[in-house]
Amino acid sequence: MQDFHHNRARDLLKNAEEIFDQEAVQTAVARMAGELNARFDHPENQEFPLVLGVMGGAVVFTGNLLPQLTFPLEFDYIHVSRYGDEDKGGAVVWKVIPRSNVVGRTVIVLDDILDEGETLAHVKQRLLDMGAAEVILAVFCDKAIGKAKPVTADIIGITIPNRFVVGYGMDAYGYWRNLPGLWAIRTEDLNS
Ligand SMILES: O=P(O)(O)OC[C@H]1O[C@H](OP(=O)(O)OP(=O)(O)O)[C@H](O)[C@@H]1O
Ligand SMILES: Nc1nc2[nH]cnc2c(=O)[nH]1
Repeated sequence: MQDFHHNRARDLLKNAEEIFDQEAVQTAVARMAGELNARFDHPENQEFPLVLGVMGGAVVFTGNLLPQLTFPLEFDYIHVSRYGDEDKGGAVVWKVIPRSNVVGRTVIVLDDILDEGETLAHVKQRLLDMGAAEVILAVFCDKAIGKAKPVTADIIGITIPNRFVVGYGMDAYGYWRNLPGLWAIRTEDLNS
């Protein structure tokens, strides 16, 4: 069983292509932090935003970005999944819903990827329905899918080609969330 997963994970990566290395990833995250600090880190800005990480994929991005934010904030997380262990999205499944601390707040949502946009459109609407005053979407990568999305991100780290990627918190079939760079999986190696 362990051999199976070990070998499958290694096989997936064997033919994958690194499209953004660790340095490029870190540069993008630092720039995103700078954009958020430019809005919120002012003596005259009395906001106390709520930063929400969208688990599980945003775990690495969130952990990198948070210590680079220099203004007072509260952190919490939500957990939503649409892909599960697949490489095609399905229905949005809530695993941990937002708490009542979103009411009246500026909420900064952190997610690893905006692909078809269904997940973040759903998240944003739920937060607004619950009474959030403003929702800012900060995504580490925005996939160029060649068609309109139901939502756009306010802050974007990198724009990536229309390929299935792993690394920096993102997985294929549960594998390789731990890679520090971003790798595109070969189409032939995907299930669908
Ligand atoms: O724009 P979309 O097409 O909706 O896809 C984007 C979502 O897909 C990923 O989550 P996933 O469902 O894979 O869950 P995970 O983060 O737990 O892996 C990612 O973290 C985004 O939340
Ligand atoms: N791992 C991963 N998850 C996704 N969720 C939506 N798009 C992607 C992708 O390209 N890779």
